[in-house]
Amino acid sequence: MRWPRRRAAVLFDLDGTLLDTAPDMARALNRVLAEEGRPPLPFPCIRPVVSHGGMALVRLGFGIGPEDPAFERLRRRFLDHYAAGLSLETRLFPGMERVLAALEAEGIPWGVVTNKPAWLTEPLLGDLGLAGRAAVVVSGDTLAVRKPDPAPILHALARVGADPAAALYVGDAERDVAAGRAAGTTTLVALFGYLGASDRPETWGADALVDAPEAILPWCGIAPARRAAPAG
Ligand SMILES: O=C(O)COP(=O)(O)O
Ligand SMILES: [Mg+2]
Repeated sequence: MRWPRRRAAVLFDLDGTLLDTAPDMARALNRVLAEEGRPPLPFPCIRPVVSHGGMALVRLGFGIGPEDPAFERLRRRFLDHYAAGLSLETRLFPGMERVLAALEAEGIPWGVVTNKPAWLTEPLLGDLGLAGRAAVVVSGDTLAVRKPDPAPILHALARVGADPAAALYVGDAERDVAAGRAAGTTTLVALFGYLGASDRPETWGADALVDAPEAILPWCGIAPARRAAPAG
């Protein structure tokens, strides 16, 4: 098999790709529901919405949108609860630590491009010991536009001096693939992320769908044989 050439940089979406944030996001939503005297939603109902952000979760929980006068108050309550327990259960997806370590061993810079706002992204990466490891972090409010706009990915790549054509973007939502394609990166869909039953990722135009973090490495130009080689 011919391995793709070594990547100049690898960027990850955060929720549902690098980190399994759904348990902490779901708990925050269920706390707001409880405060409002409503029953909790089951986790499998919340998980597929997590990559769509806090507004989508409040819409799911209460069946209302931003035009409703109560929406902003409920969204603030959700964010307060989420910020109070950002990393109680959130972890790297199993296998992702091995991917990051392999990229670091190869000297390939990796980073994060998320729609989550920086006031949540930064402490979360700090709690998990990732803030000092990521070469670049672009949050949903770093620029005036967010994914699916390609600008956050292009901004991240400019920061690490990488050519988009030599870079990889991995995400779990259609907007991630759209942003990566528009930026000119190779794009992968993380099937272990927060896809919904009606999502058809094979129609999103990604270069490949990966069902586990380890399947990302061949797309980085890191062959399994080299990964398996003993250190030293
Ligand atoms: O919090 C959001 O809006 C979604 O975050 P993501 O882009 O890392 O999936
Ligand atoms: Mg996501």
